[in-house]
Amino acid sequence: MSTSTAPLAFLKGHGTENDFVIVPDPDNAIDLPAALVARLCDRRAGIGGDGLLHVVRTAAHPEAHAMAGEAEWFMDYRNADGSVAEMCGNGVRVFARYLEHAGHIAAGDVAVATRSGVKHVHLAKNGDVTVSMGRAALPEDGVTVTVDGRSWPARNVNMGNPHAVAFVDDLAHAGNLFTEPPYSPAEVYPDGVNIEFVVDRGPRHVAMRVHERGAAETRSCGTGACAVAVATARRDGADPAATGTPVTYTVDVLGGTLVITERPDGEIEMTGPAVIVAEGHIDPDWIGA
Ligand SMILES: N[C@@H](CCC[C@H](N)C(=O)O)C(=O)O
Repeated sequence: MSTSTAPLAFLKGHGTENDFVIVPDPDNAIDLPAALVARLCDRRAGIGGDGLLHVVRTAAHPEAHAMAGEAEWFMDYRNADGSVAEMCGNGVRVFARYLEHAGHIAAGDVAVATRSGVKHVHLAKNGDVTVSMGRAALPEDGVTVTVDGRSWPARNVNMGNPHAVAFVDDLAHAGNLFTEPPYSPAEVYPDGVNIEFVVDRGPRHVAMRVHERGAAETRSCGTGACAVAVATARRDGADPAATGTPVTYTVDVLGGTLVITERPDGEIEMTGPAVIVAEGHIDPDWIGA
């Protein structure tokens, strides 16, 4: 499956327990078909992860080379099932942590190319990593999400990737999330969707669970937390563009806490931890099996 017979180097990292297999491949020399990505992300037979971060020089990737003047590195993001996604908010923070860990950047600031454009990431000395996520789009259409006989209207929020945000009374009402909750009309999300369930915790403080497209329930989703913060702000009547005042929400996820600020120009910043856990090599015989 790989064009290389040398052992494949990998690392493992996470951001608020949204975990990733990291495959450094500066020259884009490694063939990563969907089936191999899914095997690597398998928690029992592989390394395990909610997704895979393929680390490629921007100039070396056909989907990214136009951004080479703005960012040296491209996050080629894959979901655990091998599908391609436009953006991953926790992934891009872990990606920046990897670049620092590998000595590709000094601690501080780095631009990372993604399928959703160039994102600017700041690594703070306290271990937090902040990413400027860009603006949310809030299309008027929405869907109804149903779990175990309960239904909720869900707000359509696009953070470069698609989200449906449903406010519920109790996070347990989201059920086991082993499979994607049904939603309708399906045509709103022709490429699938990430579905967030949200409860209030206090003033500008919410908690969420998520069913991620291509990965099932995960313990955190950065783009999802941003979508939740924006949807909650609008529900609460808070719009930074209208008032000229930034709005900050604390979003609890199963794996920790993310802090999301929406600025008057619409820019959304997300802060949270990003950690490298391990590194090693994948047995070429396993890849070829
Ligand atoms: N966990 C990510 C989102 C990963 C992509 C998502 N599953 C999709 O298909 O859009 C995040 O932290 O944003």
